[in-house]
Amino acid sequence: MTQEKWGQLRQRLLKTVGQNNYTTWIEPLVFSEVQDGVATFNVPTNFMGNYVSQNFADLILYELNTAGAKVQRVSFQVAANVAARPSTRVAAPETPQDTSPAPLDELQAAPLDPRFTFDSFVVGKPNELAHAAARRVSEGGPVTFNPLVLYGGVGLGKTHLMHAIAWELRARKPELNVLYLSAEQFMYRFVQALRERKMMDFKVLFRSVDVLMVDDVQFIAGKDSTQEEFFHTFNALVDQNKQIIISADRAPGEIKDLEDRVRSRLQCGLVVDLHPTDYELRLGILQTKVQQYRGSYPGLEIADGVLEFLAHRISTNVRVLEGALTRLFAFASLVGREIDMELTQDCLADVLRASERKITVEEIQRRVSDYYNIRLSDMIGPKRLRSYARPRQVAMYLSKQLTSRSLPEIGRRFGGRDHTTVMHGCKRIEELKLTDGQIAEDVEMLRRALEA
Ligand SMILES: Nc1ncnc2c1ncn2[C@@H]1O[C@H](COP(=O)(O)OP(=O)(O)OP(=O)(O)O)[C@@H](O)[C@H]1O
Repeated sequence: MTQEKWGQLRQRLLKTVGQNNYTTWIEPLVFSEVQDGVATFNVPTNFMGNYVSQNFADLILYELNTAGAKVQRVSFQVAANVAARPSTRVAAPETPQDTSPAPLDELQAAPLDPRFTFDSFVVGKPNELAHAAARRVSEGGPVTFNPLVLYGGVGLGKTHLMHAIAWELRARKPELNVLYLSAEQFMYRFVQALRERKMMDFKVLFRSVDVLMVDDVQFIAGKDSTQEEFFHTFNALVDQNKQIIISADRAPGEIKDLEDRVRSRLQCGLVVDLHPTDYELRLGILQTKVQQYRGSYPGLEIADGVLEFLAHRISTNVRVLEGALTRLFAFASLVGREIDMELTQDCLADVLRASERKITVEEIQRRVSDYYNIRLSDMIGPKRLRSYARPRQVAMYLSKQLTSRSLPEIGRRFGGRDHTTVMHGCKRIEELKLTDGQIAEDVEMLRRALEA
């Protein structure tokens, strides 16, 4: 291993880690020597030695071995203390030949649900944009938007669309390495790689996929090292123009404890929203599912009006809607009766009751104070600071919109305030919704969360 070789190798590292990481962490490394299978680098500070050791040592080790150097460990020493200080070391995998990338199968992509295809996905106004974007990336053509971020509330079809993309890509472009996994599985693999000292394999494998799909990315919020690794994986793939598809339960900007750099990366691509279902979409989904059930329950009849009734009454999410229908079919086939209104009301009494759930002022207050990160007592209390007054007005406005409480009743629940104060608060928010995009978005988000 020579200085010149190290110079060439650094160029390869630049490609893998990206310009920022390179300038901060790789460029300052000064190659010293390789002795007894240990490559030593001088670093300006201990902190830097530790950081590089934790985050890039495996990669450096891999590059060194790929370039032909027989190195089993990498060591970082603070230049002034080279002789005195013990170095930060990273062990190589047991056998140097382990450093070659394992077959992609080892990534154990999460299994795809055979029911989740484009054919079984019902398109309506609330999901048409998400569906169109998913269709586009599933063609496997040139990458035009990266990443594609699909977000929306629980049970609205994010996972279904992700699987549909993966199925379609498999059929159209079998040569592509398509990896689908949940953010939780990503974290699990990352931790496992750290534990087993296989970070190099992890990095190499994840960087070798052509299409990376990560479901429920909100899961990594607050998990710092996983986010960091995700960020690097993400950058490396985007740099190579590989497609990334992400799903989340809310817009990237609204995921708390997500690092800014991860958030801004997610926002760089196409971010599309799966809106809560409307009546027509729910009815369409029910009709499609009934077609599918006909095979398993031949001869079972459904009376007119039952599907319309369900689509009208169960507006929570598609999963609940599907569950209700499954139960209805199973029940009807057991008792050998037609699915009519009476049987539906009997069989689904609990589901129907639950979806009748009324939103309360207290619930609104709780949600709004959580959302704005203030204490419930401050929302209800007398403080007039803007940081309390505005959330209070939002909560009053939502209480007026979403409950049947009168203005005096709402006032009483907000620390005994007068009904004119509530009226003023509601008016203020109505005005602000027209002029202040942030407030309009906050109100919409909260309304959706409360109605979910
Ligand atoms: N438009 C649709 N057409 C047909 N089925 C749908 C549609 N939307 C959702 N579903 C069905 O609803 C169920 C829940 O969908 P899915 O698991 O994709 O939701 P999700 O948005 O990923 O939810 P979560 O946030 O819980 O992960 C699945 O069985 C899916 O097939």
